[in-house]
Amino acid sequence: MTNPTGLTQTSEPVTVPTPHGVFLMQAFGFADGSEHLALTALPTEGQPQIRSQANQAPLVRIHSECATGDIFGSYRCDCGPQLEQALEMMAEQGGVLIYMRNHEGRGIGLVNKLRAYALQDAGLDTLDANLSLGLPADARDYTQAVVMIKELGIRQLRLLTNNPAKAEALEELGLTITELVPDEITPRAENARYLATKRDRMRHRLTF
Ligand SMILES: Nc1nc2c(ncn2[C@@H]2O[C@H](COP(=O)(O)OP(=O)(O)OP(=O)(O)O)[C@@H](O)[C@H]2O)c(=O)[nH]1
Ligand SMILES: [Zn+2]
Repeated sequence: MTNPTGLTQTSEPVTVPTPHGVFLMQAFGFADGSEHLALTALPTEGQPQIRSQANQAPLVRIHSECATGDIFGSYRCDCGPQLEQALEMMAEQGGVLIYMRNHEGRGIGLVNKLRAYALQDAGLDTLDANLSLGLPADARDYTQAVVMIKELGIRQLRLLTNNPAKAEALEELGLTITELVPDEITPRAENARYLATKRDRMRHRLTF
């Protein structure tokens, strides 16, 4: 019988040292072929540190893959520095980072994201570029992320995000969000318009 969550494979957690600290990394495979990662902060004592304090819900970030920003350090968006900041915070205070590899381009994929970039170069903002391609503003599905979070034994969490819609999506899937913790970075000239659109048209809590 197929697993109703769609989860088909889970790796052993393995230790991965990074510039931001040591993490326990675990891969999850789903029936649709997608594979994602969970990184749990591992402090020097060697025990996975999901919770920062006994009575506090754990800090969790769901980071949507952004090959341009996460891998190549593109300045068009804030994903790369957000990822680094999240890992640094988790190395310091504990937490779990879920890395969603089928969320590229807010779920529209890499080809469509680069098409949307071309439209942005022609004057559209990030939201209208998606819409003018006939695609949703945000096509991400958080079901698999929630399966992974629940597999890690987490039901209540503090969500590291600037996007309240992400918290709403997770609550609809049965998680309790006790707090939104900002993952804000300092804007640069190259991403200022993009970030302003997220603030002004997509409800992101950005304070610049
Ligand atoms: N379609 C599209 N996707 C983009 C664009 N810029 C970045 N992305 C993607 O957006 C995703 C991240 O979503 P964001 O809207 O930046 O932020 P968020 O995940 O909703 O919120 P945070 O938790 O605060 O990061 C990544 O998958 C990026 O690849 C763009 O101009 N168009
Ligand atoms: Zn990005």
